Amino acid sequence: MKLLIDDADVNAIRRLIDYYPIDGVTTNPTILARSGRSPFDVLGEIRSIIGPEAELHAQVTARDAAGMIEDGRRIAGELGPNTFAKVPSVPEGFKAMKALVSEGVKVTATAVYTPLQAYLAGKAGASYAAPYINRIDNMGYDGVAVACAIHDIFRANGIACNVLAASFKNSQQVLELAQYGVGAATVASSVIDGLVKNPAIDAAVDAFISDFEGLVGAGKTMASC
Ligand SMILES: O=C(CO)[C@@H](O)[C@H](O)[C@H](O)[C@H](O)COP(=O)(O)O
Repeated sequence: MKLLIDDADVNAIRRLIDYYPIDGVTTNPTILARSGRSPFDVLGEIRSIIGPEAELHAQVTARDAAGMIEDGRRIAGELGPNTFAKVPSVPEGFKAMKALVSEGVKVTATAVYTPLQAYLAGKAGASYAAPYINRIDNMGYDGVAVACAIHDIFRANGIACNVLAASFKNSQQVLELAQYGVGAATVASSVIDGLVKNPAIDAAVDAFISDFEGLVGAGKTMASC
C-alpha cells in the first residue's frame, strides 16, 4: 500500500517527507483553501518539495464536464508527469474522466462513497478511486469494508484501477487497509504522526539509550564511544 500525505501545509509536507517513506501528496479544494495561498503557487511548491517521481493529486473545481476537462488539462500540464487530476465521481465527472484519460491525463476519481461509483470510475479509465473512509463511517456504514469491496470489484472485473483510500481519522483504519493490501492510502499529517505515537515505543527506546550511556558515559553513542 502506498502512503500519501493528505495536506497542503508545505512545512508539514517537508517534515514528513524528511522522516517517512512517503509516495506523494493529495490535496482537495478545502485543503488548498486552508493554505490561504494561490492554488498553483502552493501546488508548485509541493511539487518542488516532493520531487518529480512522487505522486501529486490536485482536484478539478468546475461543475460541468467541459470545465473539469479544462481544469484537468491545466493540472496535468503545469505540475509534472506524476500528477493526477482528481475528478468527482458524479455524472459530469465520469464524462470528464473518459475525455481526460483519452488525452493521456492521469485521473483519480474522488468523492467516492459507494462501490458502484468506483466501478464506473475504473471503467472510465481512472487510475485511482478514492473512498472517504471516515466520512462513510460517520454515515453509519463501514468505510474500510467499502474500500475493500472496491478493491475486490477491480480485481474481479480486471479493471486496472486502484483504491486510494482517503478521509482517515485514526491508525486502525489505516492498519486494516494495509492488511487488506489496497493500492494506496492518503492520510492527514496529524494522523501520519499518530501512526507511531505510543508511550511504550518511546519508553523502550529511552531505556536502550540510558542503559548504553550507563556503560560508556552520558551523551556517548556507538559512533563516539
Ligand atoms: O480525495 C482525496 C484524495 O484523492 C482526499 O484529498 C480527500 O478529498 C480528503 O481525504 C477528504 O476530503 C478529507 O475528508 P475529511 O478529513 O474532511 O473527512
